[in-house]
Amino acid sequence: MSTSEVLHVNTPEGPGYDVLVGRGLLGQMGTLLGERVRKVLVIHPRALRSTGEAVREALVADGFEAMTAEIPDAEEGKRVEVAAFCWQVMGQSDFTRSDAVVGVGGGAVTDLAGFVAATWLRGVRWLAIPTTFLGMVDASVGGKTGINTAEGKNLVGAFHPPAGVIADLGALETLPRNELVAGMAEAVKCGFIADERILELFEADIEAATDIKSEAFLEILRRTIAVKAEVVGEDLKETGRREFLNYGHTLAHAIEHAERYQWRHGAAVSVGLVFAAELGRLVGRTDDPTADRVRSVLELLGLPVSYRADRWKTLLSTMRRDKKSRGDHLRFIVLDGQGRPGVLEAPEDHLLFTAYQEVAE
Ligand SMILES: NC(=O)c1ccc[n+]([C@@H]2O[C@H](COP(=O)([O-])OP(=O)(O)OC[C@H]3O[C@@H](n4cnc5c(N)ncnc54)[C@H](O)[C@@H]3O)[C@@H](O)[C@H]2O)c1
Ligand SMILES: O=C(O)C(=O)C[C@@H](O)[C@H](O)[C@H](O)COP(=O)(O)O
Ligand SMILES: [Zn+2]
Repeated sequence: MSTSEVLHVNTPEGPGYDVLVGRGLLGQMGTLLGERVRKVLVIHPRALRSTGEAVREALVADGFEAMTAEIPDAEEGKRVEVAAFCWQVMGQSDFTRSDAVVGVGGGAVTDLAGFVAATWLRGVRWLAIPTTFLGMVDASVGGKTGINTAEGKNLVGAFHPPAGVIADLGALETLPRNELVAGMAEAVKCGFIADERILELFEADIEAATDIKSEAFLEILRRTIAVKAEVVGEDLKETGRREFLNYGHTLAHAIEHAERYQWRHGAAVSVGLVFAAELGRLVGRTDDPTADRVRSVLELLGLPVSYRADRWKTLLSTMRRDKKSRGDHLRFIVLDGQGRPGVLEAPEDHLLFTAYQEVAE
């Protein structure tokens, strides 16, 4: 990958936006924000205080009036109280519709920052500066923004695409390996729903695939962003194909909720992918080699492929609040083969229970 590579994401209105991937890209913020923006709120988690400050300083050097809002780490930051804190900072600093938000951090931060931008004055510009692998390949691209509620994951939010995404690969150098690998569950997901080459790269050399300095790693990163960008560019508001990006997420979000968000999103997605593969196999839609491969690629990465047997009833009731549900009907994404995702409508509870036995421990 060259020092700076650009992928473009289409939006239904306007020119769309660019995802910049490379190093030393903070100087691009001014161009992405545009000429009208004067004030910028940089939202970052406690754990990334110096990165947040570096972003603020780069904005000031570029002529912006920039301030920071430090928020709690990880899912603790995706709460309405945290959004209210950001709204308060913006209110007290007289942020107008021509001002902007920059979210610097993992997916939890960019989800929250995008939500703050979507709701402030009914919508201002925002930039995503993802600092995790998952943030770069998935959360920062596509304009799904949101927060959790006591009842579940991402239950409140808005579709509000960013004005640009800056994926600075240097950020990954401090990312703990378990975070990096957890994020790779989303890359595996994209491998199964769209781009088999991603799976081949994991299977060919798992060490290289998880080494941020390797060509294989960069190819996985680039291909995963490309899958996401292509899908959301065609279906921003999830009226069709975008649901396929939710493969594995129905159970995953219920596990995260049951674990009070102490499990990483990617780890929960890993179990959710295996569950959905088993469900697809059970109803005769996913062939054995594909279903077996889902489990084996995730095991290769050392990601979890099972969850507590005693939690089934709780998980089932949480899954009913999944955004793909319609009335009493649960809906799941399953694979009709490699690269062929589809929707499974209203599977009966006994089928869900039987599929769950394949991941229950
Ligand atoms: N909007 C979307 O389309 C979308 C897509 C996928 C996931 N998500 C959301 O993203 C979230 C998960 O994102 P995540 O996996 O990035 O987790 P995260 O944002 O919780 O970050 C994980 C941890 O890594 C730390 N961290 C972040 N960058 C770091 C760095 N460069 N160096 C050291 N530590 C760093 C964080 O402080 C945090 O403790 C979930 O809330 C999930 O729902 C959203
Ligand atoms: O972008 C999408 O669409 C996705 O489903 C990507 C998922 O990886 C992501 O976790 C997303 O936030 C889940 O969305 P939700 O609508 O189920 O909350
Ligand atoms: Zn996800």
